[in-house]
Amino acid sequence: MTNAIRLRNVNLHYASVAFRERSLKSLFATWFSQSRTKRDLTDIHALKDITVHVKQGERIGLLGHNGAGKSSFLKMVAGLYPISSGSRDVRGTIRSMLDLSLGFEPDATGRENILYRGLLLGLSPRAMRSMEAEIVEFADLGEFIDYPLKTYSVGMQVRLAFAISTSVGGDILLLDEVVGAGDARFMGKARARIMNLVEQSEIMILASHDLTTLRQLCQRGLVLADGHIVLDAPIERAIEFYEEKFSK
Ligand SMILES: Nc1ncnc2c1ncn2[C@@H]1O[C@H](COP(=O)(O)OP(=O)(O)OP(=O)(O)O)[C@@H](O)[C@H]1O
Repeated sequence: MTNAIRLRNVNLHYASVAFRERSLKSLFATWFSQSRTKRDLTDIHALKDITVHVKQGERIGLLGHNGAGKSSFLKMVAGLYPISSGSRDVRGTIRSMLDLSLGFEPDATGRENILYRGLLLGLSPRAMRSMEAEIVEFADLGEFIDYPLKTYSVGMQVRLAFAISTSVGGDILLLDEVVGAGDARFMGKARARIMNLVEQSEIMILASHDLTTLRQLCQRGLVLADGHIVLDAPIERAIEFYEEKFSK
């Protein structure tokens, strides 16, 4: 089976019921307030009429200003959010690094979390146990690996999450600008490990504001603005367009 992503007229909404304030206090405040000035929150239309075909071997960069829809695009491809209309056909196993804090159990130790997260990634307990030593070594957390997750700093959590998520490759690699927390030494190691995954993957989509990295890793660029794809072109052209239109 050839790996591919085929999206046709895809729309994605974030339902307001999911993010609206629903506490009793806020309900009462609304009922009793004299001036009903607070706006009613509506659904957010994050992706609009997206049509894209990605073939095996392609390396795609997503460009766009804050809130343009890059992360939503990746989450939609990963199947994390149901689309509201259109069709989404993804062939190949997906490995994504989108929200590294997802799937951690705060009361369990780092070592136990390696197993839990591996299961979330669809791997067997046996496979995870065989990779445990390498993950522990890469995360380099010392004795903290046997402490509960809730005792970790944000940077330590990112290191562990990153070590686990990058321990296994997939056909389709989805990357968001996630590797922000970590000291310089860890960032160096992390970059090398990501490059290894990129090489192994058949399709890669990277959302980034770092134009140098996009230039190095991608051949094709999609420019997003307000949930639309406004340009689909070779990466150099996409960067040029983005700089002209959005960087001023
Ligand atoms: N979980 C969510 N619930 C509700 N709205 C969301 C959610 N995630 C994103 N949005 C909204 O969807 C739109 C697109 O956001 P998205 O995170 O995809 O943009 P982005 O291009 O990745 O931005 P950035 O460069 O800042 O990461 C924005 O209007 C944002 O407020």
